[in-house]
Amino acid sequence: MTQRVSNGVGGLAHEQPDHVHLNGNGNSNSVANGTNGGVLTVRRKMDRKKSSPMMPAFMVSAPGKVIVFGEHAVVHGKAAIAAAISLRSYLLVTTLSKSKRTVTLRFPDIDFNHTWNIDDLPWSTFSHPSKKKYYYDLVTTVDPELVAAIQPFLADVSPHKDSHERKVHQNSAGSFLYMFLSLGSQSFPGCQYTLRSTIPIGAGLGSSATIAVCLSAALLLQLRTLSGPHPDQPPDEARLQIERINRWAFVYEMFIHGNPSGVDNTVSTQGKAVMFQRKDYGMPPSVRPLWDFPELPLLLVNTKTAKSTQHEVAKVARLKNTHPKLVGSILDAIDKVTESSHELIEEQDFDTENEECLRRVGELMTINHGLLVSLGVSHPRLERVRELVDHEGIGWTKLTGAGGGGCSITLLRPDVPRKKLDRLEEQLEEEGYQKFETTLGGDGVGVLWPAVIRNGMDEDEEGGMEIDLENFLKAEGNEGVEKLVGVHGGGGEREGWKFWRVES
Ligand SMILES: Nc1ncnc2c1ncn2[C@@H]1O[C@H](COP(=O)(O)OP(=O)(O)OP(=O)(O)O)[C@@H](O)[C@H]1O
Ligand SMILES: C[C@@](O)(CCO)CC(=O)[O-]
Repeated sequence: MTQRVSNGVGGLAHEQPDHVHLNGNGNSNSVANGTNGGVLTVRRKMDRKKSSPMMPAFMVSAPGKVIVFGEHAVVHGKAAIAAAISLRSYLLVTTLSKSKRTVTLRFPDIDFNHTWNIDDLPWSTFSHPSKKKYYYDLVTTVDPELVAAIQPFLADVSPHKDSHERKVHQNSAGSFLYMFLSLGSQSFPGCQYTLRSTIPIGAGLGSSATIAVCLSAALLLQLRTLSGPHPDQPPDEARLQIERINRWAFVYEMFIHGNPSGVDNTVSTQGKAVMFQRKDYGMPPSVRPLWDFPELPLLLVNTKTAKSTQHEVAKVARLKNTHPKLVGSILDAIDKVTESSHELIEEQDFDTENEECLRRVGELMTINHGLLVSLGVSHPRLERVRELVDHEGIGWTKLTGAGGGGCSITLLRPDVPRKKLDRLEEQLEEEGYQKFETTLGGDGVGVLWPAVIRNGMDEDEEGGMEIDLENFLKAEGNEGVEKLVGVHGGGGEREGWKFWRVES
């Protein structure tokens, strides 16, 4: 009974100010877990008396990432270093009027749109005492019986799409429903989740993790289990909330990918850069923030060759099964590369403008790439980037993310003549590559509550510009999305967006 309240049932649609403190001590567990029965009783009575005004539309945003060292090895318990990038996903959450009992998932970037009747969903299966999970639980496996209970609700997803696209849509729908049914309850209000992203899909930049993080944060906010972000929030409280968002984002990733390490959702939630390791899948990973991660001069190139993370991860697992000792040594070697690079960038006198420092990081990148090639996860298009960069002597290149296509990163030597860079860029363009400008180490998950943007323009006088479904869907391309709702909005931080600050 108490847990019903703690999970937001019935209490959802109350006024939600800029930030909500579930209790005053920064540890929402005691109230929300139902250990403080007195407080809950009072709350429930109040819930019944009050009318429930609708929650305002709000937005959540999360960044993509690059893995600088350690992809694939991280799936096998080794360390990886990853950093957030400035490309982001944006999720608009709109609550429907009380009489509308539907939930809609709308992903225009992949032409996906589906609506379910909330009351038809298999709530009883998910809330059975043997299955029920709570927002504070650590879920490390996807339950096959719960997955089976969702299947009938995927049957009429995108029936007119070709089988590949349909599978992608069903996968998105399935992971959303799994999280929605695990966290929510039948009295969840009708709502729409609309997502747009500036991250290329399936390019190794963690696009799926950003969706996982946005949806996880949105649901936890709707359930009033997060009391932030807000500027005077103690770092410990912010850390706890970030941890909860991350745990549920991982569940979404498990559904999409099968066996993710969790590094993508972790860096997307927390932002900046992290050293990540998950030795035991039954336990939370070790996450060491790298607050002073250097601003490395990186060139990010998209091969525009689609890949499947699941496929590449499975390929390495197969190779490891066939040659356990050999592949084990390759994974150990990658671990050593990550460790060495960590030691290097943490050195007091590490300087991104110093040629020797860059050369040492660059050599480690080259070694890391070679080891990934030996695991079979490169691609001729990735090797071509390396060939072009090496030919001009411009820097050091490695694949980033799952490989098999996707993106590469090149650490640029200092003082590369502009002419050489231009020549490389022309050649890449001619061969159908896409170059990205991005900065490393940005903010993690952020919230715009309510969905109102202030642009320093006249309309701010009247309370800013409201972001609604229509203007969000109409925004043209990545630039339009960034201009309309971007956390940077064309330069500097934009007023309104708030981030959990976990530094210190
Ligand atoms: N903009 C988007 N809108 C909706 N779904 C998306 C979007 N971007 C990614 N996805 C989902 O994520 C999947 C791609 O995930 P995948 O892990 O293969 O790529 P990635 O996350 O970009 O790469 P990596 O895991 O190597 O970093 C898509 O099939 C789709 O389900
Ligand atoms: C290939 C991989 O190591 C990184 C994908 O971005 C997979 C994972 O860590 O889940």
